[in-house]
Amino acid sequence: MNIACIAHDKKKDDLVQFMTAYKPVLESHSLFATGTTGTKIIEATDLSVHRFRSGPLGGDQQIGAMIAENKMDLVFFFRDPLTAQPHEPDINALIRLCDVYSIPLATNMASAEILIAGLSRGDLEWRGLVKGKGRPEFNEN
Ligand SMILES: O=C(CO)COP(=O)(O)O
Repeated sequence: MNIACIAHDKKKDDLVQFMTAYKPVLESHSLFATGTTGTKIIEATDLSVHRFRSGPLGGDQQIGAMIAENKMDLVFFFRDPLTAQPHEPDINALIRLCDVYSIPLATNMASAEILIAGLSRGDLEWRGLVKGKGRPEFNEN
């Protein structure tokens, strides 16, 4: 599975803790992250992570583009709901695309725990059937 990992600054420690705890599950998947989040995950876990641009510099949009192209299967996005972000439109766009395309999205640790449990037991195998294909349900390729 292709998995996106993103965290706002005050949530980065939480995400790193999560990635560390579930490294045995995550290391058999392809991991993607926004720039700073990716650096912190790599430093703490030594997991292989493809890093996009930093969120405020377009990283959220790069991950959104993968969702639109049906190439992202799962998103962990540990949001900070108490701090204004300069790139709020990009954040909303990414979350919106998850909803447009029914991509599983966890925006906090508690939801992430549920999704990773589902990932471990194969609940997301259906993504393998549709990934990389067009979006016939949207009448487009
Ligand atoms: O701002 C972000 C997501 O909206 C995260 O970006 P960084 O991982 O580069 O800090």
